[in-house]
Amino acid sequence: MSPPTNEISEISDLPQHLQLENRLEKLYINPNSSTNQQLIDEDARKAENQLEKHQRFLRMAKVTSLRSKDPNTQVGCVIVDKENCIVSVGYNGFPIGVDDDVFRWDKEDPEDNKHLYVVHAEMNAIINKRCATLHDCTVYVTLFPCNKCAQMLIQSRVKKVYFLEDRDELPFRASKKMLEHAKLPYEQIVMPRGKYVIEC
Ligand SMILES: Nc1ccn([C@H]2C[C@H](O)[C@@H](COP(=O)(O)O)O2)c(=O)n1
Ligand SMILES: [Zn+2]
Repeated sequence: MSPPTNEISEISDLPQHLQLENRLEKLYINPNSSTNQQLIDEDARKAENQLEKHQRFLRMAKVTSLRSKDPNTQVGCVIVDKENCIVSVGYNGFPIGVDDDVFRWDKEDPEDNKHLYVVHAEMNAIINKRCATLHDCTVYVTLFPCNKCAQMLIQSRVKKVYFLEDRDELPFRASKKMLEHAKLPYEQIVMPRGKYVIEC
């Protein structure tokens, strides 16, 4: 066996309980002893519970997204506090009083393009919050935050962002660069096949 190392690489693709097992092996801790096995089981159970919680909140974000009138991309966001209580929700839409019949979603003309007017799901969730501060809250959003939303999430001092879908476009790449630099962690969650059945 190679010497113990703190470098834990190439294991992030494994399920969380196997990641722990893999880490212990790398640190020379025998995962087959019954005490260690109990610890592994306990940790696997906790990881599983955590994952189910994230999936539950992301499902709520998905349901929230269905309220959006954007015909191309509906985005939903749910923010929860340290006690896992929902403190805000939001979806992408035009500002209050901005009429969908005048500011239409489908206009190609750059002067009338929806991107000039739409309030993003995360921004609406930040603005709609029913608490004094979002410090240490967790954000669940169906699409990775763009650069402008990332700025606001960083300034709001939320502690982590969980998301479903990602995009390889400039605003999202810039967002990642900024979130990483500001040490605001983010994590993509995969929904269990067959359970994630909301049709939009
Ligand atoms: N994190 C995000 C990213 C985008 N949105 C909104 C803005 C638009 O309404 C829509 C994206 O439209 P598309 O470029 O796919 O035609 O999603 C958001 O709310 N949050
Ligand atoms: Zn955004």
